[in-house]
Amino acid sequence: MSQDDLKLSVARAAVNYVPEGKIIGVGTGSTANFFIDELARIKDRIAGTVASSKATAERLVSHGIRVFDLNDIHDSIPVYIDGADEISGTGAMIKGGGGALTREKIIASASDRFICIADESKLVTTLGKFPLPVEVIPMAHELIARKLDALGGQARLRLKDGKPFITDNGNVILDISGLQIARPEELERIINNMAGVVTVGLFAQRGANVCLLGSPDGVKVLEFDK
Ligand SMILES: O=C(CO)[C@H](O)[C@H](O)COP(=O)(O)O
Repeated sequence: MSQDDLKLSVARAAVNYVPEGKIIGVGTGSTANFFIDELARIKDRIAGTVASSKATAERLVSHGIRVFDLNDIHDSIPVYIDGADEISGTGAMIKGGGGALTREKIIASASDRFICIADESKLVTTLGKFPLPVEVIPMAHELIARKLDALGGQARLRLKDGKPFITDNGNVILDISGLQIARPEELERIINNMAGVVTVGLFAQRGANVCLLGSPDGVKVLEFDK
């Protein structure tokens, strides 16, 4: 079974978590893209979506699925469905490999439940092998990189085609490698408190409620106490 087969299997399983007649939050990345394609099959059963990136909004619209601005939604969102770069046994995650971490965290915070969809390679004992993304205001990236290095990692400015990668919000990303994240909630607070940081891609204070994990033996359902 290929990794794409596993992603497709969890995307299909996630459709069962979509409530009828509601607006749902939709994540970003290759696994989320499989989910969007599956969601298209049941689009008449939902009221619409809120997208965590411009790319996701474009894909949803290309399927004829309605996309709302978060500012126009006044109720809580019942579910947010998204992938992860790593997920721990307690539901804490590293996200932002696709650069959409800030909008992902905003929509996750507006949602009652976070359903993580991932292939089994994403499940780890300790977060940190995947470089931790941090979205930063451009004028502060050198300053923040020094502060992040002092935490014991090595922060590198994310590049695309030889130039700084620019997020949907007009900011840059530092990827921190070499971290072993023993206390994700504490590290999330420390990094979020640095002036110039927009968001750290640690989702620990608001982690996943459920993880649908794709494996060759089928989709495993991990539930986390929240
Ligand atoms: O956080 C994300 C994007 O910002 C993605 O959820 C994460 O990178 C996983 O992506 P994929 O499903 O392609 O492995």
